[in-house]
Amino acid sequence: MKITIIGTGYVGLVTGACLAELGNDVFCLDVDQKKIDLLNSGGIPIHEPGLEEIVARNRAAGRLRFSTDVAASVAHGTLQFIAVGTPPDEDGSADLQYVLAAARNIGRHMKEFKVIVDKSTVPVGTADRVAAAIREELAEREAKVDFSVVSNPEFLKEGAAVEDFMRPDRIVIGHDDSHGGQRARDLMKLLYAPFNRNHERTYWMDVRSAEFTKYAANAMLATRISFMNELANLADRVGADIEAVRQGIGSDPRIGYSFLYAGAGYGGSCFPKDVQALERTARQYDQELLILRAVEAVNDRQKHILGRKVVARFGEDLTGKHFAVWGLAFKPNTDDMREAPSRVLLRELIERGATVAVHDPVAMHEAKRVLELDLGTAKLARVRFTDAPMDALDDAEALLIVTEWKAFRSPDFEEIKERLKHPVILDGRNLYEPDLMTGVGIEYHGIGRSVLTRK
Ligand SMILES: NC(=O)c1ccc[n+]([C@@H]2O[C@H](COP(=O)([O-])OP(=O)(O)OC[C@H]3O[C@@H](n4cnc5c(N)ncnc54)[C@H](O)[C@@H]3O)[C@@H](O)[C@H]2O)c1
Ligand SMILES: O=c1ccn([C@@H]2O[C@H](COP(=O)(O)OP(=O)(O)O[C@H]3O[C@H](CO)[C@@H](O)[C@H](O)[C@H]3O)[C@@H](O)[C@H]2O)c(=O)[nH]1
Repeated sequence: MKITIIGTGYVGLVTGACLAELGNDVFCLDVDQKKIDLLNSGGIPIHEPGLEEIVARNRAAGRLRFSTDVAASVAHGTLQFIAVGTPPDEDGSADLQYVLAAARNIGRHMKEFKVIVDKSTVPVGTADRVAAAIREELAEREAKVDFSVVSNPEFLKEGAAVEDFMRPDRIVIGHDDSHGGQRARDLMKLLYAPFNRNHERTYWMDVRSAEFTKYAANAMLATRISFMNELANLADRVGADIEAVRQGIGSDPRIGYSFLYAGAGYGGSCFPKDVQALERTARQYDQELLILRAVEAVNDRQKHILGRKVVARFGEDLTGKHFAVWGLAFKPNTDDMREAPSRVLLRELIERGATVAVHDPVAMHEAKRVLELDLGTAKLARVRFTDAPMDALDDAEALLIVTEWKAFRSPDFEEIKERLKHPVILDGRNLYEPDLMTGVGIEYHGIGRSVLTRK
């Protein structure tokens, strides 16, 4: 099938590459000339396991191409996927300017029937606005061309994007019942048929429900995390172990084990902005989403948890003190630093006068870029980036862990003890067993695990 993907970010590039892998003829459009040049020269703008190989294979096979040519992109695909960013506006609502610009481009150039597939995360009612923008452009040039707008939200996780796209839990498609809507449904059915071979994974619904489903999923997942973080902080006070509690409740199939890990707060480009955007939507309809307001507040506070633990252990004034930080990306297997809890921690340490040595397996380059924006050049000079995790430890008061990279799971604890000034680990992701840490002579503070460290 001929497919156009508008926007070659995390979602667009993964969608385009994976659909090409299944034999489709995919045209990827972006407004960012540098990104397109990089892709056309065989480079990849993001770190995403498995993606580079799929892109290379399908480019070589001629099924995947990258361009900034809008007219050619509209001419190419019967299916036009919109996968551009929907960042938060000043008031927290989703900024739809990129989605609507993409829609207008389609309206300006389309000559025959198109299905516009909205993959970006957009508030309920956006498909209507996309359709209106296209209609306006068609009216402008007095053209009569049939089209249909469907909602097909994406549920992939960064760091596992290819795997998630290729083996989705579900495919949500919202469409309407118009003549064009039926045709759109048939084309979407054909496109996703390979994903449904083993069993049917597609949920067909009306467009508004599909748009809503995406926000509901992210809001529910964010709620679980904030819920556990709040309980973890209480566990610290009452002397319970949140990890034991997690397993105790997760064993109930109605609760399940996933997304119940307490930590240093959720980050990334999705949960923070989508929770905010859903709250904003509710306010537009005179409703207040009290639970989500709390979810957000708990998360904002949780991003300071490691900073608070540092202060509790080493005092408010950290002048002259040096710390090691492992993990900068908002989660493992990505170089994405958007809303990463490490940014909050580093700002806090630096503002209190400390110096820091940091290591991340893949996000160092991106971290330098965003930390320069966060801290400014003078303060960034107090952050040393080390190529190896162990090299960050020398003369540090403590090791602080922010991201649960696999490479941090079984480190040489003897070397950690030797290189740190004090054998102290403050673990924002509960990677280690407190009992074992005590056994190897390390003072260990996890999140919500104080009962064990007090033994
Ligand atoms: N990142 C994720 O894990 C994820 C997962 C599911 C859904 N989403 C949603 O998908 C959407 C895209 O997210 P992302 O992380 O891929 O964004 P991104 O910022 O990585 O990429 C967006 C791309 O769109 C391009 N773009 C902007 N306007 C354009 C236009 N008019 N024409 C062509 N290209 C244009 C940008 O240059 C950029 O390359 C968002 O709505 C997001 O909420 C993201
Ligand atoms: O038990 C958990 C699970 C996750 N996190 C944190 O939550 C954040 C988000 O993690 P994750 O959901 O794995 O990554 P994302 O790539 O942000 O994916 C989310 O956001 C995407 C964009 O909307 C959706 O498509 C995905 O389904 C949804 O999981 C990260 O900071 C994690 O550290 C926790 O603190 N505890």
